[in-house]
Amino acid sequence: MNNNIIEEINFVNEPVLNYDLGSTERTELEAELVNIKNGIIDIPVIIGGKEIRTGNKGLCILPHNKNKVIGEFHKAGKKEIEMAIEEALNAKEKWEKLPWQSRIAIFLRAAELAAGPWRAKLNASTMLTQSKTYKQAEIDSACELVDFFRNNAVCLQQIYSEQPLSTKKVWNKTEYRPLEGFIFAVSPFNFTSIACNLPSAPAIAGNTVLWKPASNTVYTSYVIYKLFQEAGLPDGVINFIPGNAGEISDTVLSNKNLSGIHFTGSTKVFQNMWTAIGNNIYNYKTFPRLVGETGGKNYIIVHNSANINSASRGLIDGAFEYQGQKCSAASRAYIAKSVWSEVKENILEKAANIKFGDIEEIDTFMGAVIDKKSFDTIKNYIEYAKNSKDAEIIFGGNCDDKIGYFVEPTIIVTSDPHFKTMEEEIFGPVMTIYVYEDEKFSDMLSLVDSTSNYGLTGAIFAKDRYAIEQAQKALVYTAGNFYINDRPTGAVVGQQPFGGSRLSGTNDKAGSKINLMRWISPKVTKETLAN
Ligand SMILES: NC(=O)c1ccc[n+]([C@@H]2O[C@H](COP(=O)([O-])OP(=O)(O)OC[C@H]3O[C@@H](n4cnc5c(N)ncnc54)[C@H](O)[C@@H]3O)[C@@H](O)[C@H]2O)c1
Ligand SMILES: N[C@@H](CCC=O)C(=O)O
Repeated sequence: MNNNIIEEINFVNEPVLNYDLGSTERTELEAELVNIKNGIIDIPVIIGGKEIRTGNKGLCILPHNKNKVIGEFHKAGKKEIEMAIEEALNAKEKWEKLPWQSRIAIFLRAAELAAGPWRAKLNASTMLTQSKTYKQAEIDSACELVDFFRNNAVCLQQIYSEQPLSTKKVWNKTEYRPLEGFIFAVSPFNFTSIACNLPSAPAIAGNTVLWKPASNTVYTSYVIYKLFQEAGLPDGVINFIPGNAGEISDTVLSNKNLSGIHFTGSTKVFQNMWTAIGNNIYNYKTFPRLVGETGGKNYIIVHNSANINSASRGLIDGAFEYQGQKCSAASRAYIAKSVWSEVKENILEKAANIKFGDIEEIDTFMGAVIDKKSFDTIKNYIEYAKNSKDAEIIFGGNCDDKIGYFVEPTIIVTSDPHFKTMEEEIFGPVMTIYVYEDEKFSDMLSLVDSTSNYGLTGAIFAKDRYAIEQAQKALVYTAGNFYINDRPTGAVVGQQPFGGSRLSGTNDKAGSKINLMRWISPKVTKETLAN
């Protein structure tokens, strides 16, 4: 049998479209935005392909227009979760026996649909439910989502082709089994591509999955689910179970057939899940694989040799794109004193040019933050800075939730490198700057290293190669993704495999072979030919 059905696919990233006025993509997207806003859809729980309406409902609203409802979703309760586990276990036998080429073909078909006829729907629902601009939706729900599908297919084929050495007398072979049991995938609100990859990466490797989407973005997750169906994913392989996180978790994590968690979200939630699993460890049939990509307190360093304009662009884009709600967003910056006044002037000018508000206008840079809870948390941090003698707000600082959850891009300067907003993840458009003495570059690097238990992303802007090398060595454990002369956001699948260490996660690099290996349990067979 020719195993190499995708041999000729050299992975290439999905091109980012421009959405110029009059372009087909712009026209289709505008029509889809209107279409979604004109309706209220009813979103069921989907178990084994069956739609279940529990009547216990949540609302799908727009963060930038909080009274606008575009959907209602039914929440799964304990009974539905138990059904979903049973269906996932039932579906597994057929799914894992399907030739891997057939599994991969489904996800490659999903990639084609997402890159083509489903692109507008995916982007429009992402813009509306997450308050993303055209550009931020396009790089997420079109390009990164398609890249995950395609790169997973290519990586899986590479994994399957790796076989151990054999000799004339001994034939060895590795079978790449999926895990025994079911996988629990739990997604965050902020990236459609990540939400899609969390259930689909284990599934492409032959596992069956219970997928709990984030409550704020059930609408977009439902669109993804329909895309899976359209691509031909058999019933029961991925089971769609929106609902109350704690209630779902209690039932899932205590089930003896749990074989893995694929999580992206906050560090605290992942720690709680890990604790619950630890407490139940004697009851499982296997050791559940725990894959979790979590929070960050990402930094930018501006050395005195930096190109000031590039550094300033990096600071603004890194901190404020998608309202600072990327796990990779820069939220603390260390700037050399000798260049500070020039950097300050430059970033204030760029910040003043940020257009924020209506995400449906093509030149808008920022929309609203996701919900009231997040709005209140961010506002509290800003208030804290306003009331502190150790900090000054040099830009922004206003919050307004009359229509939607809007927070101005906010820049704080502090004299205390351990100021609260230098240390804690805020997950909003707030960047805090500490100005360091040029001659204390080494001390500043130690400070960057020791300030945070997170280790997700970091960046340095410098021309001085000695400074760059010194920073890379001193900061080796501070970031799973490190950037030189670029902002610390915007990792591209296949180019910068993404994930952080320390308390930023298990660093299994979503969309790569490393991640896929976590959903596989290899079995090696030795056959002696000489006996
Ligand atoms: N490292 C990464 O790759 C990455 C990517 C995206 C987001 N994030 C992180 O995600 C966070 C923001 O996303 P969020 O607000 O959706 O995170 P969150 O932790 O609040 O929620 C994530 C998911 O976990 C669920 N959840 C909440 N409590 C749970 C429980 N007790 N048991 C099981 N599931 C539970 C939520 O309903 C949601 O589906 C930030 O900390 C951000 O840094 C990390
Ligand atoms: N991979 C994205 C971040 C995902 C987290 O939210 C980036 O690199 O900016």
